[in-house]
Amino acid sequence: MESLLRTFVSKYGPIVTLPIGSRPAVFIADRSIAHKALVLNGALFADRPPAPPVTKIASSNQHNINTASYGPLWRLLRRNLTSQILHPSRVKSYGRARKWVLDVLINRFVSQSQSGNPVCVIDHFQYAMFCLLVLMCFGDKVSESQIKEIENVHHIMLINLRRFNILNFWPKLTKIFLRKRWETFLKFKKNRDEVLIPLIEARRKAKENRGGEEKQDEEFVVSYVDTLLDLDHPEEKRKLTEEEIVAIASEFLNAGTDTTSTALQWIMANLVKNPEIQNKLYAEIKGVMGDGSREEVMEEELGKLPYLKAVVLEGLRRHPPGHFVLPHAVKEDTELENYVIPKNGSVNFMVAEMGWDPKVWEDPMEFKPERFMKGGAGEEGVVEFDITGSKERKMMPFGAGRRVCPGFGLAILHLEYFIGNLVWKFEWKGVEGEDVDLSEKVEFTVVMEKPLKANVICRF
Ligand code: HEM
Repeated sequence: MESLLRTFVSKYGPIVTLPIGSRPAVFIADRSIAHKALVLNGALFADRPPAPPVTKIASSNQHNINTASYGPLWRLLRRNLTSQILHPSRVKSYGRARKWVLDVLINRFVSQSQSGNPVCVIDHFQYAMFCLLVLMCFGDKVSESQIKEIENVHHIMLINLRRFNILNFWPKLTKIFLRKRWETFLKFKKNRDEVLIPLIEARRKAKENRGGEEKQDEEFVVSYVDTLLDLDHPEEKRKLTEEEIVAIASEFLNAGTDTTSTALQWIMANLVKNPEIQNKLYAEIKGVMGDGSREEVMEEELGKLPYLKAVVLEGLRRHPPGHFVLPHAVKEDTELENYVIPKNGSVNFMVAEMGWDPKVWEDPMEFKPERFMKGGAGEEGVVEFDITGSKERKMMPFGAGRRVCPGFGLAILHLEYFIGNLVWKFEWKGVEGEDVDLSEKVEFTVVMEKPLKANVICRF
């Protein structure tokens, strides 16, 4: 699909419309036009197309941030996430959870390195990111067995997403001819709800018992669910239902897990493939950590590691986890660069293409973190770079404008913290006789077709 689109774009220009299903799908490949739509005319392009039936059910009738149409409910939910959970001081309060997850990951890799076998990293990365998001969502007292249970019910829905996609076409017919598949989907959703609702209830009870005295308990950390329990539905003047809270919590877990673990894997793959980049990064970390065997690169130290930041930015440019942002929509027919964007269509932005544009990036398909360093030499710090695409129009792995990914700061923190620590603790080497293969495959995100396998060697 993507290569076909590329051919159309080179033949017909940067805006291409294809009839997909019953609606026209507009694809925009050009950075400046994307900027014009998403940033300069942000409000016009901030809506979403109506959710297909499967998404509608899973999101409790579009009661989460990514599916809500541009209006009061979307505004309330998004503001709650950014001001209550992603605010720097709250993010800091999840530091204990990050350290716990780092230890889990390191212990797994240490035992793997002792066995002498190469490690297939992606499952470990996915599990680590999932743990982190669960602890932020339901509180840091959730046990590992509970996390595994939540992971199971989510994972099964995600891996079956493609199978369920067909249910979106002619639901009246598929309810008859694909009855079993509908039943499976509804069963998976029910299982998910049955696992998450008791956790939400436990947070509600704990909140009532505390009676608003959280400030006195130093151990207490506010979770995402706590903040959702406080919200009033802006249009219906009521609290959110349990099912709606499940939909919003699930979105949080899905949005932050596969995206970040995919990016982690791509970046580690490039560090294994290019040992000189890994050595340079290790030397930078050593410069901050000194010669002793201090175990952890602390979050406060990440700001002193410009090359680490450059490695992460280059990873997101070269391998954006999503090659398109989520589909946007306009409420009225809207003119853009002499094209009419129809109100009943979806508008899709080809972000991978934008980060690979040879007019902006020299050798765009090469992995070169130095392009983000001042002077390119790596001595003078990382360039100021606007990853949200609002000032610069060079790449937008998190989208841009009103619907820009609200989790971009958290994602970058997670990537820097885990890559910094994994390179400090281990040397990462390719498996003898096997080249690191950077071919892509589309799943929920764009993943490595041949998942990274590497030998991990403890440095201390
Ligand atoms: C490397 C990691 C990540 C990448 C590449 C990524 C990318 C994206 C992209 C491309 C979008 C769509 C933007 C648009 O439609 O214009 C998006 C939306 C979203 N992301 Fe992320 N994301 C990441 C991590 C996270 C994390 C950690 C969270 C949770 C805190 C998160 C929460 C969301 C939400 C809630 C939306 C919907 C926003 C809206 O519709 O207003 N993402 N993300």
